Amino acid sequence: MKVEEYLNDIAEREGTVHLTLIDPASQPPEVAADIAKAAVDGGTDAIMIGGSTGAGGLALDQTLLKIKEQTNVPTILFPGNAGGLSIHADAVLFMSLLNSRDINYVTTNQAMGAPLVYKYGIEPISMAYIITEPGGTVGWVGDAKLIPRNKPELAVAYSLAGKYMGMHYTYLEAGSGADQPVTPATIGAVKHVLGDNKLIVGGGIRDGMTAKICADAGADMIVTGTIVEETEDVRNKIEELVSAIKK
Ligand SMILES: CC(C)=CCC/C(C)=C/CC/C(C)=C/CC/C(C)=C/COP(=O)(O)OP(=O)(O)O
Ligand SMILES: O=P(O)(O)OC[C@@H](O)CO
Ligand SMILES: [Mg+2]
Repeated sequence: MKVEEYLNDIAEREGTVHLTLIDPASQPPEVAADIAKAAVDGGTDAIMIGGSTGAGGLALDQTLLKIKEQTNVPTILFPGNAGGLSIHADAVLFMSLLNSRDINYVTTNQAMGAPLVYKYGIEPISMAYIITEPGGTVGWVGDAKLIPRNKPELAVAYSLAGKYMGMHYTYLEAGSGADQPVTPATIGAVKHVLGDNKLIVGGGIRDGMTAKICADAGADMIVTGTIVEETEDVRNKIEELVSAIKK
């Protein structure tokens, strides 16, 4: 089964998908694999691998290989640029940062990376990537014209544009480690216009209650990264997040 179908199927059957983001620059491959295994034991549905700085090359390949030794869920690349691709991944969120001022993040990294995606046989999942305040590192690196937290209509405008350009997924990002996630009003307004297109929400989600608020507002998939890096008991934290968002 394709990864996109696998995710969509879980969203339909269980209400919400949980994705664990691992930054290959944050720990050695063996530690990343231990985190991934604990996350899978806790009920996460797939592992995303990426980071906005220093997340390519050998460390990326080795992190993927170790994760695949320890787990059996799909591995999905979340690349900060064309260097964030690896032959060892199952799929890639093939995204355009729609509200970037920098053409490199709108189409150039995509063009530089596309021949590798083709050659390696990685499944591309087309995605509109939209960054809201506060935006964090990724907002700075991607030179995003951040959507104000209290302007859902701007997030709606970009999301609709992505949908009309044929993108299957939309990712509303507040930035890794954000003090607060995307607002429920923005999530709800975007999901309303997306209809059946899947909505991913991430950035600043650290507990079950917050994850549930995002899921209830309309998120089909919830991403958590920082909290997984920070917590002592990964399995227990993932169980908390997963049980809060699944029906
Ligand atoms: C499709 C291809 C080949 C490339 C896409 C290139 C684009 C559009 C990138 C968007 C901008 C960007 C830098 C995205 C990175 C997303 C990501 C992996 C975020 C993870 O969190 P971090 O921002 O790395 O958090 P820290 O840096 O704080 O750890
Ligand atoms: O690290 P956190 O805050 O969980 O954010 C995850 C993801 O949205 C970052 O791209
Ligand atoms: Mg990171």
